[in-house]
Amino acid sequence: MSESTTSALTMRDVYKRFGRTEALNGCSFDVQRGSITALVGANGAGKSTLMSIAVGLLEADSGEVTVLGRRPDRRGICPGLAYVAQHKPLYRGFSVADMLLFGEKTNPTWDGEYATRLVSDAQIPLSARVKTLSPGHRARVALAVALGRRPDVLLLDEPLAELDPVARRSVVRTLMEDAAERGTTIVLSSHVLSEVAEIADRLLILGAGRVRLSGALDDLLDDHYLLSGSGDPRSIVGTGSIVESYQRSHLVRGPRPAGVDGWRAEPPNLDDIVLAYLTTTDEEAA
Ligand SMILES: Nc1ncnc2c1ncn2[C@@H]1O[C@H](COP(=O)(O)OP(=O)(O)OP(=O)(O)O)[C@@H](O)[C@H]1O
Repeated sequence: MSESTTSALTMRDVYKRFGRTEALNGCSFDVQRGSITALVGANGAGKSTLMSIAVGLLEADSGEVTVLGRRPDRRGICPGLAYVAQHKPLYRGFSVADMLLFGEKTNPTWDGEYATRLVSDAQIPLSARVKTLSPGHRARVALAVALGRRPDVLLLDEPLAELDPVARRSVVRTLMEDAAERGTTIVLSSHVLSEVAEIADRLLILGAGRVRLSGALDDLLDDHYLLSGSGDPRSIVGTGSIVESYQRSHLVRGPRPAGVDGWRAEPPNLDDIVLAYLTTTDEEAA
């Protein structure tokens, strides 16, 4: 299969600047079709900018962006793509029923039964006005409107941030079912990995507008180890590279060494990996 058929979203060397701020600074990655990718980065890492460019709300200064084989532009969101922005944009004066009707009128692929079920699962009355909804309920309605489009690719900017634990579990289940049943490609951003690790099978860590690390979660766990001991770790890691050191503990990418006196090499968890890559400021290590 060619790259364009396996990749739902591609960015190549994308730059975006706001005044003096480099929001994206040579960002390159592929999102494979059917994958669920956790887009993780600190505040201001460029996650929302990346999504806004992918849906055509913002234009990159340079670089190439392809979504479902097309270049996004300002003429409107590309068919097959749905996006829920961080502030969960909905028409404040509309009722929930009006929002679903709006979804129906503006989307040829609209699945009203599904969208209505998602709203009623969240126990949100169709008659409620958007402006009276809690942030968590607004997030659920925004997600229902996005999923009602029956998208091939769904971009969600901090979808779980406003939700209570029960709502969070319900949304996680909905997204996983949608992905399993329809093969929907999902990219969800967060600055807390534990929020999205349950759903995702791939990880993309953004730092200072660049991809710091990307890959399948299982491969990333296999590729790294935690080394602890006293002395210079560089003599132990061989061809591996030290991603980050904290006191006598080092996160290393590379083959795990056989037992060396005075040193312990252990498997890391995902939080160890994410924190190390978010902490270190070295150039792209992906
Ligand atoms: N419209 C804008 N005007 C000026 N600066 C902006 C604008 N949008 C984003 N930025 C800046 O670009 C950088 C990246 O912002 P972005 O919102 O993409 O980060 P983020 O990773 O989504 O952050 P957060 O996790 O806090 O939501 C930040 O320094 C931000 O202040």
